[in-house]
Amino acid sequence: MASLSVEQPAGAACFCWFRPALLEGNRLRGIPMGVKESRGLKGRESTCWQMLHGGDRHADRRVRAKLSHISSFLSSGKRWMDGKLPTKTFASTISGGVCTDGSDDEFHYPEGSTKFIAECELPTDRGVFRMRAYRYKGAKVVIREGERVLEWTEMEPVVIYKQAKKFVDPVAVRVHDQCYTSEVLGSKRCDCKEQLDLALDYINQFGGALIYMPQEGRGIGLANKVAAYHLQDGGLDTVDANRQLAGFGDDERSYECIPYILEDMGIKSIQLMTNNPFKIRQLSELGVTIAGTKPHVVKPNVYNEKYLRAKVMSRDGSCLVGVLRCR
Ligand SMILES: Nc1nc2c(ncn2[C@@H]2O[C@H](COP(=O)(O)OP(=O)(O)OP(=O)(O)O)[C@@H](O)[C@H]2O)c(=O)[nH]1
Repeated sequence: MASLSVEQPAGAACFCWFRPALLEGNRLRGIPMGVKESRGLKGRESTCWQMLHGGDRHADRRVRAKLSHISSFLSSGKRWMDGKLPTKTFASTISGGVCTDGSDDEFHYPEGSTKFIAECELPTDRGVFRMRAYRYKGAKVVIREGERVLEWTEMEPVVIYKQAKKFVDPVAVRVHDQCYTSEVLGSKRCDCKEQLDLALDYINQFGGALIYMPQEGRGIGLANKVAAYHLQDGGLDTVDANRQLAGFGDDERSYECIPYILEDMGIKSIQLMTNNPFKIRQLSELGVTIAGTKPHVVKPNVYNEKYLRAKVMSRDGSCLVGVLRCR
């Protein structure tokens, strides 16, 4: 397993997190329930404790993480970002409160939280939609100076939707990740903008919801995506370029806020617009009921064929095969 060190961004609490994908093959075990209060901890240490033990109501179902690096953080003498050492109370609270059998290497970790912020009308060229804004706070793996570290981040997903009166399950839903280069600049290197348009056209006509996730470049961020493009200019495909970039995974996106958003909107099951088996798997693992999928195929162009081919090759599902046949 890749080693993770802990870095605390200014003004945020330090804590640790693994994506479920990194946990495959590991034993998992929960913390004793009922150990809820932060036992006299203050400030960031209290926040860190609460992040480990608070969680939202989906936490039990979907979050189990191995956090042995908390113990190594504590025992390695690493410091918080301001140079201070963790207090003894923090160390003993964490190691005393989390383990079920005396070993100190397994934790049950509730992930970040999602909140509804506001809703408005959204008149567009296509028609009039409704838009709902959310704020998600959680942890994200980032690469800093060549090392994988965890940072506390905020993301503001929005939902653009249309419905007759009330949603009837299963609702057509597109979970769409931000792509600044195609959606704003008109880049032809990928198919993201066309997929966005396709989904909005469908929703405008038949009803449904598009959840727009501000996670650029499959979660690696705009600057890293440009660096990946630079490597692709030299001949690598998307996946290899991502891997070569300081060890990013093929896909660093996270959909942890989606179950909350769907529940908040009264959507119990969805018809997911995607060609992406990874997305289907991730959402199902998070507890989303996927009644079916709608292929989301757009026409390749001369610039994105290699990208689409890499997408097909890197995914294990057959629903993508059509992508390259549609020319
Ligand atoms: N790292 C990297 N990200 C890219 C590249 N091209 C597009 N992206 C990002 O990829 C994301 C779109 O993911 P894809 O895997 O292409 O498609 P998807 O939306 O997950 O899958 P579908 O649901 O089938 O459309 C967006 O966040 C884009 O910014 C690239 O060459 N490198």
